[in-house]
Order: sequence, then C-alpha cells, then structure tokens
Amino acid sequence: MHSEIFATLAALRQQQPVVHNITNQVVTNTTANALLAIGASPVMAHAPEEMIDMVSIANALVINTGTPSQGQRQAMKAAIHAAKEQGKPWILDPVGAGATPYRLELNSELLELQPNAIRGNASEILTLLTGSPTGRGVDSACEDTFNETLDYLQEQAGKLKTVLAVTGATDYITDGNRLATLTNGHPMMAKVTGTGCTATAITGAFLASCDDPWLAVVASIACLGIAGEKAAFSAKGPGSLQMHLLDELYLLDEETIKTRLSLSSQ
Ligand SMILES: Nc1ncnc2c1ncn2[C@@H]1O[C@H](COP(=O)(O)OP(=O)(O)OP(=O)(O)O)[C@@H](O)[C@H]1O
Ligand SMILES: Cc1ncsc1CCO
Ligand SMILES: [Mg+2]
Repeated sequence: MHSEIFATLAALRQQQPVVHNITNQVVTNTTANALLAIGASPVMAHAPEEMIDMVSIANALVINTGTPSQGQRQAMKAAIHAAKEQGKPWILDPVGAGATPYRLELNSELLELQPNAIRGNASEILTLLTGSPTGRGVDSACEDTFNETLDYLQEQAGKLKTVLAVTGATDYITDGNRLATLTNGHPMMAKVTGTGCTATAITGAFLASCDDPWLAVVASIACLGIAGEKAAFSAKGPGSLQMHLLDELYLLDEETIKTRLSLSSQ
C-alpha cells in the first residue's frame, strides 16, 4: 500500500491545500508548522465574524477542542455549517473529551454535525462514542485494552458514516468496512505535547487532497508515524524530537515510506 500512500502525499504537495484550523492555544504554532512542512498551507482563525469567509477560501477544516472557550464554540459551529454547505471536509479532534462535563457536551454537539473523520487517542474516542468519560486530562488511559473494542469501533464508524482514527503505540483507522492497523511511530512522540493534534491537522490536508477519506486518514497517520520514528533516531529527547519531526515531514519521500511502512489492512 506504500505507493497509494505516497501518491496521496504527492497529491497533497501538488495541491498545497489551505487548511483552516480552529485549534487549541497549546499547539497553534506546532500544527501550523507541521502543515507547512508536509506541504499544505495553514490558516489559524477563530473569530466567529470571519468563519464563513475563511471557510470559503479553505480546502478543509480542522476542529480541535483542546482549550475551548465559549467564543470558539460559536466559531466552530459556524465554520462547520459553512464547510458542510460548501462540501468541504472537516475533521474533529476531541481533545480531553472526558476531562470535564463541558468538554464532553461540546464534543457530543460537534459529533452530531457529522465530521468526515475523527482522530483522537483511545480514551478520547471511547468517551466520545459511549458518552462515558475515560482518560486523564488530555492523555489516554485505556490504550492497552483497546484492541478488544475494535469491533465496536468499526460498527460505530459505519453507523456514523465517518472515518475513526485511534492513535497510540498502535494506530487503528476504520470507515466501518476497512480497518488499517499501523505500528509506526516511537514512544517519545507521546512526550511532546500536540503530536496527536499534529496528526489531526495534517489529516485535514490529506482529506482535502484525496477522494477516499479512509485512504486519506491512513496516509496521514502513516506519514506522521514514519516521520516520527525517523525523528526519534536523531533526537536526544522530546525537545529535539519536535524539531526533527518537522524536518522529517518535509523530507518524507517514496523510498522512506516503502522501507518503513508497518501497516496491515483488512
Ligand atoms: N508508544 C508509542 N509508540 C509509537 N508511536 C506512538 C506512541 N504513542 C504515540 N505515538 C504516535 O504519536 C502520535 C500522536 O498520538 P497520541 O495517541 O499520543 O495522540 P494524543 O494523545 O492525542 O496527543 P496530544 O493530545 O498530545 O496531541 C501518533 O502518530 C501515534 O502513532
Ligand atoms: C496539554 C494540552 N492541554 C489542553 S490542549 C493540550 C495539547 C495536547 O492535546
Ligand atoms: Mg490529543
């Protein structure tokens, strides 16, 4: 599958999609730089007054609930409605969905607006799907047992007509019919805040450049995992990992994807 993944990345680099992000205060800079490194054109905007105009110049919308204010909540809904009207894909990152009742309520509201894809860690995705909080803040607390719930994940993706991506040591991506399991990446990636938010942001770019949303999400998560494990070779710790990750996203080529891809799909 490496050639389909590279073709998807090549299409993204050719198109340089504009990706509109309504995201959290922690990762705004990191995710903008990751989008530039992979070949997209980021714009970060959350004033409710400019949402319709901003969506109209964008090719995809990324919604991340990491630091959700009341104003952002309003902006998110306005932007999502505009994206749906204009037939543009949008992706949800339900950051810390189970951390507080406010976050769970907001994320449940956003789920009802039918995202084209949803990416989170195991706790966030299970919280969102079941409505019962799990996890610790923005970090996952149920990854070890996640593979027991894969049938449920597939069933929910089919029911919600979306692509669900659960990331962690192993990444699972399903649209209800197809399931990809990826084991690229490196444990140090979890020691840099916002690597998951980066996964979601670049997935917005892949969704803009690929007609098959499942393939777009698989390609995105595979590219990040491969770039992350390569970055970890040259990194001394989380600080330099963050810097090397941007370089590896920028340098990613077909040969690297071919030799490093660790994916099974069914
Ligand atoms: N133990 C691990 N081994 C390999 N790769 C990992 C590991 N933990 C995370 N990753 C990779 O790191 C990236 C982010 O995934 P993660 O599940 O940590 O996101 P997250 O919890 O939403 O992060 P954040 O909230 O900080 O943005 C994914 O590409 C994932 O594959
Ligand atoms: C640490 C943190 N807190 C809110 S959002 C965020 C970034 C990782 O999700
Ligand atoms: Mg996250």
